[in-house]
Amino acid sequence: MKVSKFGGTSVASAEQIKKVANIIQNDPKRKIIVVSAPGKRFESDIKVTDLLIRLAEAALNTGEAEEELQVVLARYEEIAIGLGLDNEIVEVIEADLRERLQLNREHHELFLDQLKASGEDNNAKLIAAYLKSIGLNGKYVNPKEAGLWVSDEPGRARILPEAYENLKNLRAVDGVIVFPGFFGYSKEGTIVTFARGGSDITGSILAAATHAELYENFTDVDSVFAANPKIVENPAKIKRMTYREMRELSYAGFSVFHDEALMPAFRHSVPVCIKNTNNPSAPGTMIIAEREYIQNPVIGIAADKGFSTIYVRKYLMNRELGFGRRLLQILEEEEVSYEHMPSGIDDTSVIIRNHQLTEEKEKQIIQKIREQLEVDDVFIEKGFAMVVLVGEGMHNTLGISARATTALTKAGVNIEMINQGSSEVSLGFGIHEEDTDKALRSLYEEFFSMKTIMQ
Ligand SMILES: Nc1ncnc2c1ncn2[C@@H]1O[C@H](COP(=O)(O)OP(=O)(O)O)[C@@H](O)[C@H]1O
Ligand SMILES: N[C@@H](CC(=O)OP(=O)(O)O)C(=O)O
Repeated sequence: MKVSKFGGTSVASAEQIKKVANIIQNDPKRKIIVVSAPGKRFESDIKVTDLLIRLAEAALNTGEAEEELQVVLARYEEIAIGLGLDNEIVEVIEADLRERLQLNREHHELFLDQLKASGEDNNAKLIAAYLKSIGLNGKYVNPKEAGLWVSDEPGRARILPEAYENLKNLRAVDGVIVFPGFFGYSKEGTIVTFARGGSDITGSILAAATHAELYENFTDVDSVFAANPKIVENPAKIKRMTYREMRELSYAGFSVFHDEALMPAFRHSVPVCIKNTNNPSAPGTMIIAEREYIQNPVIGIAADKGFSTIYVRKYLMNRELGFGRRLLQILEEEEVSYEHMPSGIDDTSVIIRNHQLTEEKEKQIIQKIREQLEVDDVFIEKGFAMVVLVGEGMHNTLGISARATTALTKAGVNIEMINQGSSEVSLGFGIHEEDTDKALRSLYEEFFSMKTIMQ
């Protein structure tokens, strides 16, 4: 039995959904189908999840959101007409959205999650209806009835371990299960969504719980590439990689698969295959526990913008017991998590993602560090990017960092920070944001020129 997840681009239009149905028909082992909300049909298009966020915000800010609601409904209506479905399904979706808009708005984040989750929920209903209409026994299953329980953290839910036992029962359902991705229910019965891009997580959880032989993740590219294809021209295809490599690369910027989606599949030894809905016969990328890495110590290079550095300097910092703990405690109090913390004798930098900071938080952090730690200097600098080399074979191969720094220097990229992950499968460089593409291209050239297919 396989679990197959179809991402936003795979279910963005009637034409795409017909391809999905073909893929399901071609392999009877595809028993559980996880779907996203309709995504982008073309580059400048807007994902339904983003339309739903606009809808929720309009309702919260002005109390009036009819126009925004109609834009969302138009997307579903167009799909339903293209699939030859009657208007009943659109009426079901409209009633559902109107009901959600009546929910309690006091807790903004929870209200937002109810609307965000409707994108996948209603698309799952629509796709199940279509599968039925073409003679496939499509069955919409709601995460509540399946027992997909998650933590009560709006917009960043985590699976509760006991949910796996409930979800195991999905194996016994006959027909093709169509399951909405991206959200679960708290023990109190409230909808809570995973982080953005989180339908991948749902798929992985279901594959793990049902002991699927394979978790297929269908998207719009033939494979995972060694670098972002939007920045590097014609990058090498990755045939096989390990869970750990994919997790590192996803976290560092490979948006093709969510980093939190690796762990459930890994823990239950379910291999993952990234495949293309528009070219399903292409073999895709297999994500497995181990790979041969003698030939290719580096498997991929990711880059991501949007980092800040909190720079702290204090003479004899190295001798002050508990300095690091107290510094991180200040961040904890402000609910800010950190990425890296490279340190010298008298100074340290804490690298964090910008989206965690607000003007108010920045002020608080600086003030607390200055007063509580009595430092000589502290400031926050924005506009950093991280470019990260990943590969299981890196720790066994001499000279990777020398080659990387030489390539970056030749390209005129100033290295602000170097971070060798303690797992030794990654090596990261902090650089200025404006150098990101240049840095990625120069590292790609250094480690991948002359190669077309990875092992
Ligand atoms: N290294 C990479 N390999 C493959 N795709 C990548 C990579 N980095 C970024 N991407 C982008 O990820 C996109 C697919 O992810 P996403 O848009 O989330 O798809 P989906 O709609 O299927 O969820 C691709 O179209 C590609 O532009
Ligand atoms: N629709 C949600 C969840 C998701 O996984 O979407 P996609 O498959 O389009 O990345 C989002 O946009 O965040």
